[in-house]
Amino acid sequence: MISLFIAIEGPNGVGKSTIARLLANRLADLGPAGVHLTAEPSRTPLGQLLRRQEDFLHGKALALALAADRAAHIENEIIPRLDDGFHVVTDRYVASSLVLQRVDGLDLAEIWSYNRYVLPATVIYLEDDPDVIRARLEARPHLTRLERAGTPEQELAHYRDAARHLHRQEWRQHTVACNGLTPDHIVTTILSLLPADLPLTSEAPQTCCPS
Ligand SMILES: Nc1ncnc2c1ncn2[C@@H]1O[C@H](COP(=O)(O)OP(=O)(O)OP(=O)(O)O)[C@@H](O)[C@H]1O
Ligand SMILES: Cc1cn([C@H]2C[C@H](O)[C@@H](COP(=O)(O)O)O2)c(=O)[nH]c1=O
Repeated sequence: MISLFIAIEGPNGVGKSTIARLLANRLADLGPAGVHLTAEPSRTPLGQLLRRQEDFLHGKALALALAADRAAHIENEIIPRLDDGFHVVTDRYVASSLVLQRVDGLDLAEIWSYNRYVLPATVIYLEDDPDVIRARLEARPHLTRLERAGTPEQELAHYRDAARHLHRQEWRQHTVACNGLTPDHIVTTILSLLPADLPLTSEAPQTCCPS
């Protein structure tokens, strides 16, 4: 049986964390493989440090630090879980760098040069009406530096460039228009896009949380 490695991507506030969590639960219900839900920056001390230091780390330094966190995430967490037969769902991955580090002033070629040896994922790009995304961000009590730096329109455009770039690297990718859909409906759409060889019998499903 194949283990899936799925990255959920899309602009700040589009619903990535909501969908990644629900997708992991629904995949686990399909059994028999367990599902490991993870995120980037990783939940390691390095990843947590990067989340806290976004105001201090900018541009090249942040891009390199994120790439280092990603390399360790792949080596220490993602590959071992896949090797154990789990599906892995990550909330953000390489495309987030191709978008957010561009918002932070780097060009796509430089960002890719720091990420070119990563493990390819099946990427799900979530899109929605920029005004819907903006309203969600405006409702937050606090925005991070990069959330303030970009706009939903800019992030959506950069994500399309990222998808064109990763298409040239032969990554599997799907775009899902979330407009007006419930999270459940969005996840049903995503499941319909995944390889048809997923087993559909439910047999002792397991979930696996980040250690
Ligand atoms: N399909 C949906 N319909 C309505 N509301 C949604 C939908 N998906 C997510 N939301 C809501 O939108 C808000 C943002 O969702 P979420 O935190 O999952 O986004 P995100 O893309 O992970 O954000 P960030 O980029 O900041 O991590 C949450 O309040 C969530 O409940
Ligand atoms: C993976 C990745 C992350 N970031 C930044 C963007 C956000 O400020 C945080 C992630 O937090 P969220 O709750 O998932 O929105 O990290 C980045 O700049 N580049 C990346 O590749």
